[in-house]
Amino acid sequence: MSEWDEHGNVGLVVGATRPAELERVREIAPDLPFLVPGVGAQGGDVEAAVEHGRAADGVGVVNSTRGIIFAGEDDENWDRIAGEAAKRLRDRLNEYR
Ligand SMILES: O=c1ccn([C@@H]2O[C@H](COP(=O)(O)O)[C@@H](O)[C@H]2O)c(=O)[nH]1
Repeated sequence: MSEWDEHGNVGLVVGATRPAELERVREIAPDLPFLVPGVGAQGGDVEAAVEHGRAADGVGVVNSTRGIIFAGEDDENWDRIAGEAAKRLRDRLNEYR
């Protein structure tokens, strides 16, 4: 798969909701950067996102959208609650680094 990256501008979106497939794609493409969604509202595997989401150089991006932006949906302190949700996810991700 890495031979597709002849210009050094290829990355893959690989969800954390199917950790076995995420691991397999990482085996196939050890050097490509991954964007790994699915660790928030979709209940994906945070440990797999960290373990297999990072390329050989240690770089990877894990995304959560609804789990953060809607965390305080009906609360006047929605901004603080969203920030707390982001920090909780950060801390969970860091448990596996
Ligand atoms: O395989 C994929 C590809 C794209 N997505 C997108 O990522 C975000 C995830 O949002 P959450 O609210 O954290 O679930 C969303 O825009 C999806 O369309 C994906 O989830 N899986």
